Amino acid sequence: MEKQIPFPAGTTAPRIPTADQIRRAPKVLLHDHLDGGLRPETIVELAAACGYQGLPTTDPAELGVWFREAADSGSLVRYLETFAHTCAVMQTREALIRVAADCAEDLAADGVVYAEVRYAPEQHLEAGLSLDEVVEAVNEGFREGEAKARANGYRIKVGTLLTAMRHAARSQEIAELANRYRDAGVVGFDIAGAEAGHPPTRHQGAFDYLKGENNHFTIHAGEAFGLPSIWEALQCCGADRLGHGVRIIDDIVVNEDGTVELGRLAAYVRDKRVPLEMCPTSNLQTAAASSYAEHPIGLLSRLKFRVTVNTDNRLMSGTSMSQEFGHLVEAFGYSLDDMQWFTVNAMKSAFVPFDERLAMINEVIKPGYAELKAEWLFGSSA
Ligand SMILES: O=c1[nH]cnc2c1ncn2[C@H]1C[C@H](O)[C@@H](CO)O1
Ligand SMILES: [Zn+2]
Repeated sequence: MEKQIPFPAGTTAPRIPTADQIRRAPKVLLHDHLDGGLRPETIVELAAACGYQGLPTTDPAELGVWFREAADSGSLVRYLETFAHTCAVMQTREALIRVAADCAEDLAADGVVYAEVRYAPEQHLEAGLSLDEVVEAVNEGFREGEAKARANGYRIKVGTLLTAMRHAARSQEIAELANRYRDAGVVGFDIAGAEAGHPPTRHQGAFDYLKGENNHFTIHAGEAFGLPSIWEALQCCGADRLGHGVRIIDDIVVNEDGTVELGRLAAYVRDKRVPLEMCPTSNLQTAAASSYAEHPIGLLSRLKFRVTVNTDNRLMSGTSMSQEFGHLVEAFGYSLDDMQWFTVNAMKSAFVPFDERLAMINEVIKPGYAELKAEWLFGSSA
């Protein structure tokens, strides 16, 4: 019988990456919260060290499950309540160093080669640290974690984003802090917290200040609240990127015949190549999306928006970069080429200087994917 050749000679079917390939593929993470990514066992140890009695359980496995379930409420406000426990154990220099070092090691072991990890320094002052001391401890932890990862055969570079909480009133101070440390581990600024009722324009002074300093910032927008929040973040505040931005889908109409119409704001976001920091699992937990298969990331990617894949909070979502990609591969049949596209999108959108982004794309990301894509040639000897 004649051999079936499903694709034209010289081409191959797009291969579905295995879980192991997904983990080994170089990945870039732009949206990950330091206080949302602790290892459960680290929380238990730090709570014992600082005398924090408020944990729902001191069994690490149970604690991991508790965070995931508590964050599964379908409400961003309830989701955010779980951070009281992680912030409670991140109040000393030693604790911050430990959490940041663990973070770099965990991301590196998961194949992340470049990450921008964010946290709100104002949430780590309860035991008397100053804002500067918080930043210095976190930076020290990341350098330690990068070195440990290197010793274990992984390569990762981590920059931080300093977050101001949108319901609070310290954004100017935090923006100045980000500017002070911009050549010392901090690559930008962010605002986070409950979105509804706290428009980003409340922090206009901080954004204007950062613009004046030619600094970079992203804004959580279009997650729990829709298009007006995205519009304000871009057109009033001047955000360089959007944290989540999933609700941009509200400005896109898919007709019955499959044609697509973009509203003015969606067209602007696509035309200007505004990076969207999408976090699929987090969006399912806060009801910003209803399933992986229906997550707007599928349509937005097809329409070639500047989409990136992120974790948001690895602890609360029980996830990792590899798991986020695993879900998308399963839902949309993405190949290694698709993964490379998301990864290059992310690296292009990072806040480190252009020459570093280019080197990371050309010297690390593209060769990494080329290597993985060639593995099938060598069969089990690869
Ligand atoms: O997805 C989010 N939306 C808004 N705020 C968030 C999200 N994930 C974490 N945060 C908040 C809670 C953290 O304590 C804070 C700083 O990392 O940022
Ligand atoms: Zn976030």
